[in-house]
Amino acid sequence: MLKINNLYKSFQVGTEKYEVLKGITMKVEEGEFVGVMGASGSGKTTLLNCISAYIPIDSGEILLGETDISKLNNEDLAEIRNRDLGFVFQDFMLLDGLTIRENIMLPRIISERVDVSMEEMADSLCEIFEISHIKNKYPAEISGGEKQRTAVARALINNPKIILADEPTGNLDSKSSRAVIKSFIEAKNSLGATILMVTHDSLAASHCDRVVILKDGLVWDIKERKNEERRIFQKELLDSIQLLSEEG
Ligand SMILES: Nc1ncnc2c1ncn2[C@@H]1O[C@H](COP(=O)(O)OP(=O)(O)OP(=O)(O)O)[C@@H](O)[C@H]1O
Repeated sequence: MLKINNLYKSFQVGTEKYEVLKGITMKVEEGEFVGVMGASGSGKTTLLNCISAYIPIDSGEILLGETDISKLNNEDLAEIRNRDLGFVFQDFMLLDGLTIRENIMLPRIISERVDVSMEEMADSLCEIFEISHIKNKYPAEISGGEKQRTAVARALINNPKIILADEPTGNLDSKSSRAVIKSFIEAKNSLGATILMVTHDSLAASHCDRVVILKDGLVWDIKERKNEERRIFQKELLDSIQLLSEEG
């Protein structure tokens, strides 16, 4: 589904060049829920921005299916972003002037795929994510957790190949975080969604099938959740992060 091969990315600031991603190789299979963890500044958001094609890369490949999205022109990129990628950001990015239902339908409207199935899909996503009762409200009238569940529903309306989520629980209390993670699991189990999520939250990451741990722009470790209990996987992740910080 998504394959990243030997990805390099640097930023030029004045005369200084900062190497941020130094040869990342990783993959996300269809239907997988994959997490990315690592210390602040290790390159997690930069990695997600490269995959979203928001920033150009220095070298390497980002294969979405058969297509290397790092080699596309702007027009093709815009189409891939609309059609194949779903986004969930830390600060929700809902439009205040639209209702919850309208916000969910927005990507379909932007990609000019407005038809009856769009409304049916929006209503069914509202049901799956338990936001039917608030679908005619506006973002200012709902809670943080409800906003984020709306954002997950919006990310799914175009039936994307992959959902990219950057710290989706970052601004939420633990109850709302649990509800958001539940919505990702629901998206994976009921809709077969493929999800790549950057997170600092070991509880959120412990629900992933696999967690890629970055250090200084490189893959430092990959933890697979086999059939073990979630709590045991969370402990493994915490131990790995602890070891990473002790290494300095
Ligand atoms: N546009 C930019 N110009 C220059 N440097 C940048 C730019 N964006 C990111 N960086 C640098 O790249 C490094 C990685 O940043 P990034 O945001 O990817 O880290 P992160 O792992 O997501 O961190 P955090 O967990 O704090 O969000 C940091 O040192 C950051 O200062």
